[in-house]
Amino acid sequence: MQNDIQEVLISEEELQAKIKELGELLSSEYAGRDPLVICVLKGAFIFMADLVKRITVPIELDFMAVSSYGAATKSSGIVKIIKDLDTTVEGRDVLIVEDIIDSGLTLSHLIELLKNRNANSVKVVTLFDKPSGRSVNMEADYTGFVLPDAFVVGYGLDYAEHYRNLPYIGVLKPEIYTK
Ligand SMILES: O=P(O)(O)OC[C@H]1O[C@H](OP(=O)(O)OP(=O)(O)O)[C@H](O)[C@@H]1O
Ligand code: HPA
Ligand SMILES: [Mg+2]
Repeated sequence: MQNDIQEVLISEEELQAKIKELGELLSSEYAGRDPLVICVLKGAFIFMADLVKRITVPIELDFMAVSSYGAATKSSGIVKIIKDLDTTVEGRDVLIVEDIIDSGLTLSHLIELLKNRNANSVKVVTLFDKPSGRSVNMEADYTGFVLPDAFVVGYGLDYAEHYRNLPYIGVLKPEIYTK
């Protein structure tokens, strides 16, 4: 698995330091508000687990599974809801936890959905942002790292469902997805 990685972009230590910072920031932003924190599966599962341990104020959690990439390195543009929330979002302060914003299609779809369900507020925290990939206008409220234009894997992010268990963020060798 490590042999398929061309370059480590962000180490495990750098990821953890940034997540601690984001947790502290979110703890002060959401103090006294009991937000509903939503993990966008599958990609965000590791970030969600590490982030919520760094949030020191009361929160509720829920999970939603969506997919738009399948086994490709470009978004299909069709955001499929594979698992919906268990919780009603009406009147809630919602914080969406994402691993990466690339084209922006997944989040623009989700934000519209949650606003239509009458959430009181909808904000986004993303660990990674790849601005070069955008096809719709979309910015997170809180961002960990801005990434260059490369297909990355690890720390929850996959290529064809593999590499999610790497503890760092790496660039996949192009020959892996062009072969
Ligand atoms: O900004 P976008 O171009 O929409 O890309 C970002 C989304 O794509 C990935 O999910 P994917 O659809 O691959 O599902 P997964 O989380 O199960 O890997 C990633 O986890 C984000 O949710
Ligand atoms: N890697 C893995 N999954 C992704 C990416 C990426 O660079 N962009 C959108 N989904
Ligand atoms: Mg994926």
